Amino acid sequence: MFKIQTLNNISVNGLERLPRENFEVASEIQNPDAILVRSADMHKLDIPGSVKAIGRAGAGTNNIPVAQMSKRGVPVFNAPGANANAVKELVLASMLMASRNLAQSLDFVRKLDGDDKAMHEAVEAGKKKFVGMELPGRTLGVIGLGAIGVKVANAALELGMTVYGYDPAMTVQNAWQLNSGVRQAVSVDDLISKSQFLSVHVPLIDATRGLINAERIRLMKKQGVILNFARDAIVDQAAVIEALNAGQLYAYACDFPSNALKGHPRVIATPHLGASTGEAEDNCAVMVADQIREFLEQGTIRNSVNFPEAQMPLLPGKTRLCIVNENVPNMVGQISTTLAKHQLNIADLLNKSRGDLAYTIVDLDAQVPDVVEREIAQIKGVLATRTIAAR
Ligand SMILES: NC(=O)C1=CN([C@@H]2O[C@H](COP(=O)(O)OP(=O)(O)OC[C@H]3O[C@@H](n4cnc5c(N)ncnc54)[C@H](O)[C@@H]3O)[C@@H](O)[C@H]2O)C=CC1
Ligand SMILES: O=C(O)C(=O)COP(=O)(O)O
Repeated sequence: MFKIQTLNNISVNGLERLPRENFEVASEIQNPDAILVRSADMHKLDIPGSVKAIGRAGAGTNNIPVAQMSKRGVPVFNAPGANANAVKELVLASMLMASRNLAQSLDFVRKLDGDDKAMHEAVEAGKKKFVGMELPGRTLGVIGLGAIGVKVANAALELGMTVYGYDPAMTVQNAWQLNSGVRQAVSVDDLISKSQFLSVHVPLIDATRGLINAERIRLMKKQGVILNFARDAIVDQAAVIEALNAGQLYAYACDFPSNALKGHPRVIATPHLGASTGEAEDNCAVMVADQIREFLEQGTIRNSVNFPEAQMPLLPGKTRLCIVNENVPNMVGQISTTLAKHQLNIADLLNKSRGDLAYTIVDLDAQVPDVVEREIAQIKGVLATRTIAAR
């Protein structure tokens, strides 16, 4: 029986992928084998030594101490692309809200009083305050052409916008999805200087913290609109407020409210709603629950942010040994020497690496005595081991 701790509400459709006969799932649970999380901040959490995997039912993993988990030999999984359409729709909605002053005009309407005649007069007199702009012919710059950025760029093109994109590490898979009408910028500055609308879709990492700063906002075309549905710290808030007050920026739409932004007439802030649709919550939970289940039951790895992909069918009657180690020479040699010393025959072996980590799956014809796993665990550079008994 595997124990799964949930740190946030995870969609029931996802949890149902973890059958009760084999998985106990609860928000309060001792010594969990895995943790399922959305945006809960795990950095200050004391993550128990029993944890073998963490599943992020979503895209961003900046709330998880990934580097620390790598050192412990613990894979962190996410759900790439599973909420991308939900975010794209909110970005488009916010772009239209900003360009047509919808937030301000809804506010105006909410405050109207008097009889219908008075209201009608106030509407006709007041509407000139909310004159907006149309999107065709305006330029959108998209930083980060991943699952979300590609969808936003393609949709903006469909709306008649001129679209530039920048992503120095775009995957081939995402490149295949990108409309060929999207133009390529050669740098962030190049992209920003061409853009009136700017949408960021990069992860929050050291390289992207404060990516959109005062200097870069000055490069934007006048009456610019910045859309931030990625993470708050990617955009310098103080610089945005200054630019809004100076009239350089027309609007700031973001998914991350703060006291500094609250009440500003040119800010549209939603309460981190990007992934909050039934569809996205189901997609993310199902994807990550399946990945966690496969890892716990078979040791295979799909969509980890710190481990290599590792797929090898687990055949009946085979005992599986899973080893996480530093990516240094002679690890597989030492592992196989230890197995040979104990007369254990290797039926199949998979060794994959990613950055500083390597992951080895060894299938054996016989059971693996505890002493063998202990000996392998003691090899210098081995970070974690696990035996999956034959079925
Ligand atoms: N508001 C919300 O509820 C949501 C927010 N997000 C945020 O959006 C981010 C992106 O999500 P996805 O598109 O699904 O991730 P993704 O991993 O598919 O795409 C991220 C892209 O950013 C690129 N990138 C990284 N550093 C860059 C840099 N310095 N300059 C330009 N490009 C860079 C990568 O090469 C990658 O193609 C997530 O990390 C998360 O922080 C994601 C989902 C929901
Ligand atoms: O997937 C992401 O990166 C998100 O920001 C979504 O967060 P959430 O799962 O809605 O708390």
